[in-house]
Amino acid sequence: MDISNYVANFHFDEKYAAAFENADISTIDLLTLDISDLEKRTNRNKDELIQIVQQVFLLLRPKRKVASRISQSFLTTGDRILDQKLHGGIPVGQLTEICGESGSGKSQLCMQLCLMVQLPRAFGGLNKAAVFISTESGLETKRLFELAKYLPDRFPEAEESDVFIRNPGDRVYTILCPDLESQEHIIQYQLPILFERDSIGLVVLDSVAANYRAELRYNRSKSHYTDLNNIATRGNQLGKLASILRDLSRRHEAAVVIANQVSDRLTRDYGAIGLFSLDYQSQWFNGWDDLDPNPKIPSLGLVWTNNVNTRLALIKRTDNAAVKARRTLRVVYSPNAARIDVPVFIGSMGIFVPKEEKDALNPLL
Ligand SMILES: Nc1ncnc2c1ncn2[C@@H]1O[C@H](COP(=O)(O)OP(=O)(O)OP(=O)(O)O)[C@@H](O)[C@H]1O
Repeated sequence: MDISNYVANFHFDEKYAAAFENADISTIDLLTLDISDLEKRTNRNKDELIQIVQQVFLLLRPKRKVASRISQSFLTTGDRILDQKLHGGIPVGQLTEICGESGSGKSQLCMQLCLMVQLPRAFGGLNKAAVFISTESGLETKRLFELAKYLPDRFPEAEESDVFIRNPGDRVYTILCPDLESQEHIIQYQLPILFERDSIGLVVLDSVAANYRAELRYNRSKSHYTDLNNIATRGNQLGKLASILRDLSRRHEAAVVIANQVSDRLTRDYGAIGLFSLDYQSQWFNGWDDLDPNPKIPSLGLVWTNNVNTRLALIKRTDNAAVKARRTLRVVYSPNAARIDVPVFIGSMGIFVPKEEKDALNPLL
């Protein structure tokens, strides 16, 4: 019987082990078959069988956790104020989505995190490696080296040698998956092996929607999938993807960051469609509402939204066209942090809160 696949050092009484073996009964059969079926197939006593089933059930039941005993750890973003607004940084053991339009800085932030995870814990890192899974153009190694050069500027209180990474690419595994089939294979089979072989503290998927759009005939202008039959398939695939990533992140103390694209949000006549319509209500979990200058909708819809623990949006600022590098990093929803807009800047050193904004956000620092 296959009980050793689930729990170590558990042995059935010999006569039962033989009966289960002869009747070809697996652990799953034991827990799911009707007791009279088990009785018939094994020719064993019903009461004793019930006792065995209960024993196995108790053994395999997920262990309950008490909220106060769950400790949450975070990976630094590399910016003290940003970490503070995120209530610690990027949560470990959970899925964090960064959504935003093209050029908003999603990949820049992901690359920045690939460096942060390599830093010692004293500086908010995890002293672990990163995996960068790219669905489009791959990791820009030149930019990764440039970002690494500026690490001492980010941590002025540190000794330079403590935050200096000589070869930042050495601890970043890069994987390119140009289609959905390879993406699924990599995440389901290759990623768990990498986790077993090395100490991984961050998985980046940049970006999640690209392969689903290509496979499922996405109608960009109407922001929906043309083939309705595929929606259920897509929902299953997304649920499975999120579940594998969440499981790996919990078991191996890693953060998972997923970049997601957006499409334009068209304002609707809510008087006609009603305030309980998804279109109206989704303003709060999509990240943009109708008052924003260029409202957007993150790709992949409600199923995906429900699978992500934290959603961050990078929004291009339109108030000061002269400063093209300005962005707003919005905490859309998070189990750890309140909804908030943090003004950020993208420069050679990566994404950071500029000095003048830092003073306004927290005059004590
Ligand atoms: N070396 C650099 N110095 C300063 N800013 C840079 C540098 N490299 C990139 N940027 C900024 O980052 C922006 C591009 O960001 P990024 O590639 O992360 O966008 P993205 O959101 O991932 O877009 P897409 O969805 O198209 O991949 C540029 O518009 C620029 O403002």
